[in-house]
Amino acid sequence: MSNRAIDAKGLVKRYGSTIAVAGVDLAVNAGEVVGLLGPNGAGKTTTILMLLGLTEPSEGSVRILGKDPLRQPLEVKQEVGYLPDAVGFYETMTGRENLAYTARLAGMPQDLVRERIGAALDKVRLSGVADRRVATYSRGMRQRLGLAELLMRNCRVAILDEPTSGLDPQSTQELLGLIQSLSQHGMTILLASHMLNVVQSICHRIALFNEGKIGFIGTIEELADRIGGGAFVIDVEAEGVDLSGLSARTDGVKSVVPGRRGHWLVEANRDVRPELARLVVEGGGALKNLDLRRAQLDQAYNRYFAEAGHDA
Ligand SMILES: Nc1ncnc2c1ncn2[C@@H]1O[C@H](COP(=O)(O)OP(=O)(O)OP(=O)(O)O)[C@@H](O)[C@H]1O
Repeated sequence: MSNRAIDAKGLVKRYGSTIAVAGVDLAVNAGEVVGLLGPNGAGKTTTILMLLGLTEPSEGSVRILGKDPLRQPLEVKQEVGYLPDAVGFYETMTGRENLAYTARLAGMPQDLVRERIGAALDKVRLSGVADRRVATYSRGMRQRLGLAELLMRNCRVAILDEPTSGLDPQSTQELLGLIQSLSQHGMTILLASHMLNVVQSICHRIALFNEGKIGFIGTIEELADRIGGGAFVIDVEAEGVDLSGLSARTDGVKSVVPGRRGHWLVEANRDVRPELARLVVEGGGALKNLDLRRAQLDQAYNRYFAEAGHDA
């Protein structure tokens, strides 16, 4: 078998006359982090529920780690973790007791459990509060306990639905760092979120859902390229030269927009810094700075949905 962790083909979900998902193909390789994005009602959650086997597709098929979540629900549950928007824990039990309870339900060998729980709590930095009741936990602590559960269960695939919503900036960064380290240890992660900066910071690829379908899947650079912008955005600071005229002659440049005084924002489909530097000098100007930035997901996302005829 290939290293494909998730393979969904032709997924359709109808609720009466409503078509929630209208034909989704999604292939995710082991160790990838893929962001699921799109306006409210575009079909992300319904797709996730079908991937997990929590709702039956009207059409199409799903394989997670080679298994069918409808026919082999127990095997899939063992290896696939789901972190919903608000993770449900038993409020009157401590963090450690909650994990022990889940471990018992999952039938994990008792001799392993104590050690695994300790290691998972350490990893998410909850060891200090592990023996406090969950009722006293903040939202960020609950989300981290959710990740500890996935770690304890040794999940190979994690599906996270808005994991950072309602978290303050510091807790968001902390959770993102943890998610990234899970991926570095080989976990495959699907992350549905409306927070574009969160998605940009940790996802290798993004899938844009639009009216029940995936309209685009690829890297942010590929999205920027697709919508006619450039994957490379270069902030040029120069004096004594008008770059808007000069750079139109450079192969690969998509647009040049004057920025604040003495600055131009150049969008290109490759790194054109050497040519820009040469053009400034040949034009008799003085080059002060060239700053290469990654294409921004929020700009590309908004342009994509504006073109698709939707408010993003
Ligand atoms: N159980 C259901 N019964 C009827 N319609 C449903 C049901 N679940 C979802 N839908 C409809 O299916 C469509 C897709 O919903 P879904 O929740 O998958 O979107 P989403 O992309 O996850 O949205 P959000 O960003 O708001 O979470 C919506 O029109 C929704 O109203």
